[in-house]
Amino acid sequence: MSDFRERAAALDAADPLSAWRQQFQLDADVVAYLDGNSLGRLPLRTRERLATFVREEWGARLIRGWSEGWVELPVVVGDEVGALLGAAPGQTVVGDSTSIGIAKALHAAASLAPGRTRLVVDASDFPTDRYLAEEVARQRGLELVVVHRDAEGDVAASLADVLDERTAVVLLSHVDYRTGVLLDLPSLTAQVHAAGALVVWDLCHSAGVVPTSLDTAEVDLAVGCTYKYLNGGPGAPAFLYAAARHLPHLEQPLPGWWSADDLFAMAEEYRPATDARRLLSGTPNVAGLVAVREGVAMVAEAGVEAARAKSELLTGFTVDALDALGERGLALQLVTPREPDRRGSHVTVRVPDARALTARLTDRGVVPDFREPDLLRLGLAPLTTSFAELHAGLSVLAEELAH
Ligand SMILES: Cc1ncc(COP(=O)(O)O)c(C=O)c1O
Ligand SMILES: Nc1c(O)cccc1C(=O)C[C@H](N)C(=O)O
Repeated sequence: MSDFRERAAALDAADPLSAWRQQFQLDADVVAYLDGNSLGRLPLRTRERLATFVREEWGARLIRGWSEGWVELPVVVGDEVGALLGAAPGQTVVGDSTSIGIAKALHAAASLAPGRTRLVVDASDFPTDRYLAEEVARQRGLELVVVHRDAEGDVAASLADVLDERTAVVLLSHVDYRTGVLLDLPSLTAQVHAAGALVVWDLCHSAGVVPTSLDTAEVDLAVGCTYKYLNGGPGAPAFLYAAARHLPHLEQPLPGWWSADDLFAMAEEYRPATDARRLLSGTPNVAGLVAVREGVAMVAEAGVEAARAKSELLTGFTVDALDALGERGLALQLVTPREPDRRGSHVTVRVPDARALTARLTDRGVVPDFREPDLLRLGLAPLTTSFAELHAGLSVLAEELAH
């Protein structure tokens, strides 16, 4: 790995985003944090902002905080997240978890496709997506149709086999949580629309790290986490996007006072808001929104295009280093595509005894994650991962693989 050390140094020296790393809490016991695709590092400014929020807003302003900006936060932060996703203001909220957002989006999409009888889900999708798709289909009396990835990890061919006038909605993940395969969002959206159906995109593994144009691609609905590349913190509230053309008509399954047209009218009868607030349900977690706002602002300042450019270099460095280890006879098999434009920001390898290997790496301060049954996943976060850090982590991995 020594020639990779020099390459890492050169890449760090040329990295326009290198200064961002110092804006995060870095602790000496973590040699290499390769899990920013699951939980992003803590931004220093979030640590400060939360302390101020607790003392000066929650503590000092108490209930008055609601009329001093808290009420608007789900849509204000929603618009800020939306700007990173190519969504014009007024279509995105931040509030519930991604899982709740998936349920709402699937119900909403089905409500916009009356008379259609099928809900399509990807067999390899993240468990919460699959479980919720199955449950929403059951609740609405829809037939669940399962599509499968081809050898390249694409889903277009399987979709082509099932899409027809019976299809109401298709749920897809932009970046696969295991393989890292990045789907062609505009082209798959167009494919679904050609059948007259709606598409719900899960952007958990792409938000903040893969440029996305939700409006231009005419995406119907989208959801995603803010605790990964947006560094919003553990359990940070998720975003939910619905295209402006759908908002005034869609029905969602958890109508509450926060989705009513006048929150404080406390009206006898529910009348849904016609704007993005229609997607909300109940009181949002304000501290969570305050934290998300800081992480989102940092990605906005750094720029998603710049993040993507560095992400491609980080994943490329990782692929090359893993190839070099393979050539040395170490047992590993690359699962993530070699072509930069076909992958997100994590690289996954199949290794023997992946669970025990992950534990040994973690003991040595290298934090990747393990996914059943034999996958080691290396998450690369452009604002926080340096090439030197990545090199250090891969060097420990090489030692442990040779063990
Ligand atoms: C693709 C995908 N969807 C959803 C989730 C999680 O949803 P939630 O935040 O509701 O646990 C994750 C990760 O946890 C994910 O990778
Ligand atoms: N959301 C998580 C959690 O609450 C605990 C542990 C991990 C997570 C994750 O984010 C998992 C992640 N979405 C994945 O792709 O595996």
